[in-house]
Amino acid sequence: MASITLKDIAHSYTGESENPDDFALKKLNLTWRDGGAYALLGPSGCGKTTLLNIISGLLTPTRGQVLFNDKDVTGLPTQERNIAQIFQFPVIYDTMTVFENLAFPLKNRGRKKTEIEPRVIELATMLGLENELHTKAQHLTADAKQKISLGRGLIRKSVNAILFDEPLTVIDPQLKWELRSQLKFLHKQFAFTMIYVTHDQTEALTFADEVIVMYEGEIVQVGTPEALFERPEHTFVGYFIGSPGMNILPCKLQEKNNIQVEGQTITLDKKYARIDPTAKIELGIRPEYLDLAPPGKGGLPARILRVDDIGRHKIVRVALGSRELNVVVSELTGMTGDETSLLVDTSHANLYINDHLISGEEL
Ligand SMILES: Nc1ncnc2c1ncn2[C@@H]1O[C@H](COP(=O)(O)OP(=O)(O)OP(=O)(O)O)[C@@H](O)[C@H]1O
Repeated sequence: MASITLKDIAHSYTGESENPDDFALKKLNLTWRDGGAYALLGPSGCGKTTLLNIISGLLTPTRGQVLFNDKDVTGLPTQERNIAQIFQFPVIYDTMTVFENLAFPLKNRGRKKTEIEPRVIELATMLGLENELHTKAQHLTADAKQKISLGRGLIRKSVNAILFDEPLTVIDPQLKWELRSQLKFLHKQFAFTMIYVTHDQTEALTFADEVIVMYEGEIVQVGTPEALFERPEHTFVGYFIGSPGMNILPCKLQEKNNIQVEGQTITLDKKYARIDPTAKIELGIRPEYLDLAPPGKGGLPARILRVDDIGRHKIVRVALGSRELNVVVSELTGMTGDETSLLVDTSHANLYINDHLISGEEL
């Protein structure tokens, strides 16, 4: 296992350029701890696969260095980086049995039968493939084939890191949950350095100790699932994490801890230094930290546009002046008519300047 450091990494598919827009990856600096479980999360086209390919050696970055345990591997080909990769679709030998497929990476490196056999059985058992060991892969379902792929990636204990590129895409939704838990368990057992690429926030948040959120070729936040939820450092993170995402409302900072949203004043729990008046200022508040009360019971006058009952709670779409936002309310919250009062839990309000979180001073 190894720690992985990205030092001033940038990549343009058209080669060196003066134009920042040519870069699929902007300047990245990051260290992935030895034995850590990370998820790389972001929308399609944000640069996740490009970054993974730079780590694995399939791509040489236009700028910067990749270090494995302080050793510069930027110029090394994939075969010399000693990493395992698992892709979206199964990469296995159809004519081989499950046992032969799992054993292949070890056999290929000249490992003894006495070492191979117990390891294959151990891993097959963890993945629930123990009863299929002597079945040819071609007779198995797509799910089972992808399990073999995962097993092949996990079989060698000595790899520097295991890279997963959307590995559960072909897996049946029911099984996804089970496999994610198995991967987490395997990580705890073997302490591999794991990097898991996905655009699915549930997958990222359940798998990883730390999530790296990417947006337009940049890392916008590295944090625990809790930090991404409570303190999104960029409006994109607020919007992307959570279902529905964070409400982002343009506002004006009036004085210290008072802001004005759609002509109404909200008093925040923190005070903020003077802000450049030309800057874009926004309030970020999660739907879970808003509530509704009957009109006239304090709060901000708002209008109910729609109510979606999704079982354990309701998602209410309300209009605050010309802005629309989501509010998550309990199943028991009664609503009569269109008029309502919007209650803001200001202890969970975040303020953003030009999309970046600013920290206020406790009052
Ligand atoms: N081989 C290539 N040549 C030119 N441009 C590329 C190439 N591969 C990717 N790109 C561009 O680089 C940017 C980042 O792509 P990348 O595939 O890394 O994103 P991603 O986050 O992995 O997206 P997805 O989830 O859709 O795979 C995109 O604008 C993409 O069009």
